[in-house]
Order: sequence, then structure tokens, then C-alpha cells
Amino acid sequence: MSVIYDRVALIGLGLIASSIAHAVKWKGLAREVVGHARSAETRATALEIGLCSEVFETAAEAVRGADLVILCVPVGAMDAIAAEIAPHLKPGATVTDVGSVKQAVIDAVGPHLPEGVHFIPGHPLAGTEHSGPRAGFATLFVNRWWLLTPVAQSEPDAVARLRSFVEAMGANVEEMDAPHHDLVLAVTSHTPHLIAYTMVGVADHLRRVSQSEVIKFSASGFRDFTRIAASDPVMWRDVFLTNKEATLDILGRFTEELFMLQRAIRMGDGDMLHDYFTRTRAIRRGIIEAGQDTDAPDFGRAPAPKPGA
Ligand SMILES: NC(=O)C1=CN([C@@H]2O[C@H](COP(=O)(O)OP(=O)(O)OC[C@H]3O[C@@H](n4cnc5c(N)ncnc54)[C@H](O)[C@@H]3O)[C@@H](O)[C@H]2O)C=CC1
Ligand SMILES: O=C(O)C(=O)Cc1ccc(O)cc1
Repeated sequence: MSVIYDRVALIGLGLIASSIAHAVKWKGLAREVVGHARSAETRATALEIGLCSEVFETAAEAVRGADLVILCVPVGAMDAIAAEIAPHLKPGATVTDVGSVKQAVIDAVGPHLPEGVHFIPGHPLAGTEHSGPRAGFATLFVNRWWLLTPVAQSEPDAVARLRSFVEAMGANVEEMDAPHHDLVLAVTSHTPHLIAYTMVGVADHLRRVSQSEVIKFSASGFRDFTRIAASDPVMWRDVFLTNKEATLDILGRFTEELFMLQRAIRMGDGDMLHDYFTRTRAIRRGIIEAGQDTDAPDFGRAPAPKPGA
């Protein structure tokens, strides 16, 4: 694989940035990768494990001379970072991000960026419940979707270059508009995370009340289902604060469905429960057969390439 951007700057050195750093190195996609982290400990770790050749205390220093800047901070931190880096960006540079919500990032970052800088928001549908600079790995994006939500000003050549960079890390790219992205992710990621967090809260509440061993003897369904509730609280706080409308919409639909099942249980309506589970099992199996999922613990797997492709 060949160099696509000479100098890549990663802002915020957590799970996603460290995975990008490993993947870029693995595939030889940049001449140098530099970074910014707020804490001295993260800066030291990034150098120690070779994520970056240089790590800066400020984002402004990190973006100087960079051809590609990737904002890898929680969605709520994007505004302040964009304001800080804007005067220091190289003319012609591309700025992208990996935030889990897109319209809020566009609103927060777009207005700060000077003309002549290409802004192309993005979101890898790949991750884990772990965070920090040691959590990343080079293959995180392989066969995963990476959604791009270009804005009106995004130039096709700049989008094509970013697309080739992301594809070289193994991801499959699809473009969509930001509101659509935010609704789709509210269904497939944001609301499920909220429900998982809630279920852990319920189990903990029960443990305290009954002194029983809910967590100790939790069946694998509980463990699988609540894995994502170990994810970073700052990141998820920001997702719900910034994708408010879509998550409230989906949560409303979820609650209605849940009430319907609750009623069926109360009424002893076995036919209704059986029909419901039969239908949803078929839907879930259909998702697997369509290649949108596997037994991998996380979602967002893109279809495997066709033989010979
Ligand atoms: N964790 C996941 O599975 C995925 C996360 N994302 C998105 O990627 C972004 C980064 O997430 P992760 O890498 O998972 O998080 P992380 O928690 O591993 O890393 C984020 C880093 O940003 C730093 N940070 C926070 N505020 C900052 C600020 N104001 N200035 C500088 N640094 C700051 C934190 O100290 C941390 O080192 C988020 O926007 C998240 O929504 C996207 C796809 C998957
Ligand atoms: O760990 C998991 O299963 C995830 O769901 C990871 C994830 C978290 C947030 C995103 O915006 C995308 C992917």
C-alpha cells in the first residue's frame, strides 16, 4: 500500500485514534503520524508504544503542517478543538472526525474551519467497550463500515482521497447525509447502548435490595447483552446530548413495543409472545444471512468481499 497523506494528525489518543495509528503504520498510509493528548500520561504512552512520532500538548501544535487531521475526541469536545486548531490548519488540508453523531459535529466544527480546508465528517462503525491509547489494534476497521457524511462544500477529489485512505485500512465506505446517519445509528447503536446501561442499573438495584447474586450468576444472555455498558461514560453522555431527537424517537417506539409485550405476559398471551419471537428471530437471522453481522461481539460488520474481488 502506498502513502496517501504525508502527515496525519490524530487529536485525542484513545481507542479509535490508536487503532487508526496502528492501521496506518501497518499499511504504510502516511509518512508520519503525530498526535495530541491532554494528559502527560497518554502522551508518554503514545510515544512508548509507537503510536506517533511526535505528540503535542496542544491540538494547535499537532495540526501544523498536517495533510489530514482526524478529530478522535468525544462529540461534545469537537467544538472547542475545532476553534483551537482552525487558525493553524495547513491550506488544502482535510479535516475529518470519527464521532458517533454527525449533525452535531457538522454544526460544531464546520463554522470554525477556514476556506481552503476540506471538511469531511466520518464515522467508523467499529469499536469495543474499551478506551484509551492501549485499547487500539490495527485490524479494528477490517470489513467494517466507515460512513462518510460530506457537507455541501466537500470537494469530490478530497472525498475520494479520504475514501481511499479509509478503504486502505480495510473498511467499506458508504456516504449518506447526516440526519439519516443519526437516525440509523439511534436504532442500531445509541438506543441499544442506553438499554444495556439501564439493564445493568436494574440488576445492580436488585442485587442491593435482595443481596442476591444477580451479577455473579448472570447468564450469558445478560453478559453478552450488557458488554457495551462497560463503554466510556463521557462518550455516551455526549452521544445522547447531541442525538437527542432521534434517540428519543426510537426510545418512544421501543417503550411502546415493550408495553405491548408486558401486557402479553400479564395476560398470559402465549400466542402473541410466540408470534412476536418467531418474527423477530427471522429478522435477526435475516440480518446475519445478509452478511451484516457475524458472531463477532460488535455490530457494523460490512459484507465480506466476494471471492476474486
Ligand atoms: N468507542 C467506540 O467503540 C467508538 C467511538 N467512536 C467515536 O470516536 C470518538 C473517540 O472515541 P474513543 O476513541 O472510543 O474514546 P477514548 O475515550 O478511548 O478516547 C478519547 C480521547 O479523547 C480525549 N479527550 C476528551 N476530551 C478532549 C479534549 N477536549 N481535548 C483533547 N482530548 C480530549 C480523552 O482524554 C481520550 O483520551 C468519539 O467521538 C466516539 O463517539 C466511533 C466509533 C466507535
Ligand atoms: O462495542 C460495540 O459493540 C460497539 O457498538 C462499538 C461502537 C460504539 C460506538 C460507535 O459509534 C460505533 C461502534
